[in-house]
Amino acid sequence: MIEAVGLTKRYGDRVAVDQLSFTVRPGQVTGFLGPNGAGKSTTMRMILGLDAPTSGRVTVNGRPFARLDNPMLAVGALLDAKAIHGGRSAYHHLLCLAQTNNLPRRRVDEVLDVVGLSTVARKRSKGFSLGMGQRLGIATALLGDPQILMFDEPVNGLDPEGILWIRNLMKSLAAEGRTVFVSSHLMSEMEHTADHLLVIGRGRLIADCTVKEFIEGNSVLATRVRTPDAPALAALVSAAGGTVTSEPDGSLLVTELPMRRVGDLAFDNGLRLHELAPLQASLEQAFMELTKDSVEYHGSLGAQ
Ligand SMILES: Nc1ncnc2c1ncn2[C@@H]1O[C@H](COP(=O)(O)OP(=O)(O)OP(=O)(O)O)[C@@H](O)[C@H]1O
Repeated sequence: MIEAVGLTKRYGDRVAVDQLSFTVRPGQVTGFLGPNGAGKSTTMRMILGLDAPTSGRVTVNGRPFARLDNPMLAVGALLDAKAIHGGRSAYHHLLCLAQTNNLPRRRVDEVLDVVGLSTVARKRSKGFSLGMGQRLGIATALLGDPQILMFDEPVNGLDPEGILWIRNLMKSLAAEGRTVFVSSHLMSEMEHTADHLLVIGRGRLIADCTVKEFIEGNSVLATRVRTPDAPALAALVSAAGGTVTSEPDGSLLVTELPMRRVGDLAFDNGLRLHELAPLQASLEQAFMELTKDSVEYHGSLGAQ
């Protein structure tokens, strides 16, 4: 369990993390979402004691990270996959860590196997691809068999096979009862991976909820209707206060009127329906809507 209370970090007059309070619970994947510069990495560094909070506190299993008896057995983290000595092989990198932390040698082989690097384990990590580097970083995080795992943007730059592998790994770690905390600015990725979401923008907590609650609470709901009597239904819906738009494929999109009411109107007026379906925004759309005021740098189309 990770708990933050009023966690704040300032760099000069810049507030990178602003009064964050949250709890990351075991047995689920918690996605930590936010646009670039939102404060995700800074928060993760404070959890690991790599940065000191300006105010507030954050604890791991009830204690500040620095006061854990054997941190590597409690928390495994992948913050920067490139932070590995390139001249060493994956095997020696892991062995070195295992020996300094009193972990058995067999643990090295176990984690290499989990991440699929056994066949290249004796090669220098300098020649590793981005995906192999990420896998080695994950093996490092898993080495102490910790109950808490933190991954900062683990799928950045990975191919679809690598993304799928990390996604399944995170889910299986959570299913084993571990706490899995993963940051991303890829909303579509979190939609398939996370159970719970913490969303931040400009250092502040914007949402703390399940993925389902997040989409339902932040997406504009619409109803898609297909009927051979589209003009008649459109008129009825408009008269009842709904907004109707006609789609190129002949269907109608209805907003501002519950789906149930649309169905009732059709039934009461003897109109045949071929489809009546809820349309929900994706997590991507919901996230962009929610964080549009807290994006640090906006692109502009057509600007000179
Ligand atoms: N060492 C530092 N000195 C000054 N400002 C910093 C420092 N580290 C981070 N910041 C600033 O704090 C804010 C939060 O940065 P952080 O890297 O935590 O965001 P992030 O959500 O991880 O972003 P990204 O997705 O781009 O990695 C940014 O505005 C950043 O410029």
